[in-house]
Amino acid sequence: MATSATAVENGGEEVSGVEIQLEQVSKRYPGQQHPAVENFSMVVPAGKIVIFVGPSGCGKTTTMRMINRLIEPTSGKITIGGKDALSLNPDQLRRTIGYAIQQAGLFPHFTVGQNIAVVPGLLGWTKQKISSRVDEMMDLVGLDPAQFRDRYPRQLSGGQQQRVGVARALAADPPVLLMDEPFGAVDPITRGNLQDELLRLQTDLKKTIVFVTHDFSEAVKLGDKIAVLGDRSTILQYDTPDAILANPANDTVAGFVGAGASLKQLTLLRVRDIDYSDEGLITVTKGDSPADVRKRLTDARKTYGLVLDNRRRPLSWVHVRDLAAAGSLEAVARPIGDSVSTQSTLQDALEAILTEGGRAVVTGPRGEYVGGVDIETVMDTVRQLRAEHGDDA
Ligand SMILES: Nc1ncnc2c1ncn2[C@@H]1O[C@H](COP(=O)(O)OP(=O)(O)OP(=O)(O)O)[C@@H](O)[C@H]1O
Repeated sequence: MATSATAVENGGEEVSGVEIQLEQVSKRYPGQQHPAVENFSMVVPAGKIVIFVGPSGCGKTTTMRMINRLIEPTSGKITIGGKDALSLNPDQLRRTIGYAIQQAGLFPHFTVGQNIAVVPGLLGWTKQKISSRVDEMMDLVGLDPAQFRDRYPRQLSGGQQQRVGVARALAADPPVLLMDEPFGAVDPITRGNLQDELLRLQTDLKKTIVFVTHDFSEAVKLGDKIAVLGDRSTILQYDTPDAILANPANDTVAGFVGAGASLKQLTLLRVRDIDYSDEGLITVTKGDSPADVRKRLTDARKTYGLVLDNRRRPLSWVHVRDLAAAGSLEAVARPIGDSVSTQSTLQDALEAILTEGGRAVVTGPRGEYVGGVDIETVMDTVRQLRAEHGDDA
């Protein structure tokens, strides 16, 4: 088993992940009448994120843990990158598979740096190599090494602990990552941020990731493929999020997908996929005189103008009514409640539009103003999705 990432070619694309195959894998816990997992067969493609989703107790965690042999299968075959996982030394196997769990599972008496260094240490890396790797991993997950390296897990927020958990799982550059509800214990906003970061990381890393969740929206957002599991880890459907939303294989899957499949599809689409050019929005610059801005808005029959700074980043709104007596734009500025970037999902955009009351500002990679999305554009997209998929949810 390789101890560092194994670059493989997959359809012309460089990926560091490797394929995982499970063949007729079963687990029968001692003293249990029925197996927890029965004849589970699946190919997890190299460099992709596969999500296991299903009701509590259906066998998701047991199935996942058999891949790194934290749970030993009763029967069946597992290969990782073509190698027979069950004939390898389990400790060595686990050093090549990153593992991140709910509540991060950090060692409480180790600092952040020491937690991230665990597997590189076991692999016998030099101190210097480990130290620079720890910094690199902390940067990768958005934690400043100078500030956080020597803290203990209890001195971190839940979201920061999850970031350290992901950094630790990635530290030895394993081709495979197993993630068991890694973002389950944090608030919804932090959760959304962590999901975005995982997707950003995966664009570069292209690991093979198996991810367990209860949350179907999370599965849709993160998965290249989703496996909807039933009792004893039976695969009810294994397909792309798009295909499952459009055509649930049976009533059980349909129940799990839930109502409003077209709304869930909003998490599949990004703002960059729709027209955000928004010609109708009037933009003005910070130092402009209130009288000029008022004239421009009146001429254009608009009530609101968007104030940008000198680098075209959105600062605030101004209302035409406030401008007549204003000494400066700043004096009558109204804050921007929420905005989105071209990377944001349409679901994020919908939330921002509702916060802003009709339209949300869109920013580009450097935070610069690039346009806006309004409720009509999102509604049109939902209508289009419904028409395409015959979804009346
Ligand atoms: N050590 C064990 N001994 C006996 N039975 C177990 C053991 N661990 C799990 N089980 C049983 O195996 C089944 C599958 O459990 P598993 O934890 O894999 O499900 P899960 O889908 O991950 O559940 P959850 O979403 O609630 O975490 C359950 O019925 C559980 O009670």
